[in-house]
Amino acid sequence: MITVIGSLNMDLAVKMDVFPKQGETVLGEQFQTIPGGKGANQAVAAARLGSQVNMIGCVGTDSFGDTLRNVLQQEHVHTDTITTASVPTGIANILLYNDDNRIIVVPGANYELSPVHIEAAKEVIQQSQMVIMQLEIPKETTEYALKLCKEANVPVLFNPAPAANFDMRWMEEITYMTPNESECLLLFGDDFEEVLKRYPNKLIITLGSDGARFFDGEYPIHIPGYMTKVVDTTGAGDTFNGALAHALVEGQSLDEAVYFANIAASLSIEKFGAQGGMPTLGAVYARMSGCEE
Ligand SMILES: Nc1ncnc2c1ncn2[C@@H]1O[C@H](COP(=O)(O)OP(=O)(O)OP(=O)(O)O)[C@@H](O)[C@H]1O
Ligand SMILES: [K+]
Repeated sequence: MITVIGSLNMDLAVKMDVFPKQGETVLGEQFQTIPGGKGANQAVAAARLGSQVNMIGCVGTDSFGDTLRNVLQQEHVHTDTITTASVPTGIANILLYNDDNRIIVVPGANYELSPVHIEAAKEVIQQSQMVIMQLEIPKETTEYALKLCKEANVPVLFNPAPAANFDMRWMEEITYMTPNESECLLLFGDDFEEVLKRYPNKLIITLGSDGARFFDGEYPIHIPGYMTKVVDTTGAGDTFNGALAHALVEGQSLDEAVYFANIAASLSIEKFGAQGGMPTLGAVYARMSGCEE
């Protein structure tokens, strides 16, 4: 079983032709509500591949909270350890204008997830084969969860996004760390060769269409991405992380697991939305074996 400790958001996307000036009202073209949050996305990614997944998070008492919980249940993610707080559910307000986007995130209930909730879910964590975390919940909660995982000897896959919330002291407690290039730059500087060597078989840098790289203790390893037609890259990183956890828990080596995660992420970018394009296990194997329909 995989446990994800992280955020659940409702994305509110407005597409517009005219961007309003201060004090102005304009008509938008399109409005969509899309379930998201890095935590929920990574949980869905792993569950769609067939992993048993447990989500630890917090939503509000509003209808967005109910919807997010239901969506996860439909994806067969266990939601018993999702708590409810009397503040609004986290949202991301996405303004799409001229092929560009402006995003406002209001963490809401995600910032109410506290060490008390992690302690209450202790048994679930102890029974997990891997715990996945990101940085969209309070720092003290992340710290407490890392401590529990260490005590219980549960491996942690840490996706340091948004990177500014990362604390370097956590490196020791993390088993696998998956920054993208800009997160890696922010956290470790621009000498990727050096930093990969410093964290062999632990630091995996994702490189967009280029795939991912790590250092295996002896050699630098680069696993190229799978070239495909991009429709929407939203959720590529989340799919990569959920798939990597799934493959590692299944007992794959790190090389194999990164290859598997690249394939899964390549399928996700062929469809719109973060969760919308996340593949099933069958779809990943079909692509690996060259037997796609
Ligand atoms: N254009 C692409 N073609 C093929 N694979 C891609 C492409 N973009 C992303 N991927 C896959 O997704 C993984 C994660 O992408 P990236 O390194 O851009 O992380 P990210 O910035 O967290 O992604 P995002 O924020 O778009 O979800 C890559 O390692 C790769 O496997
Ligand atoms: K997508």
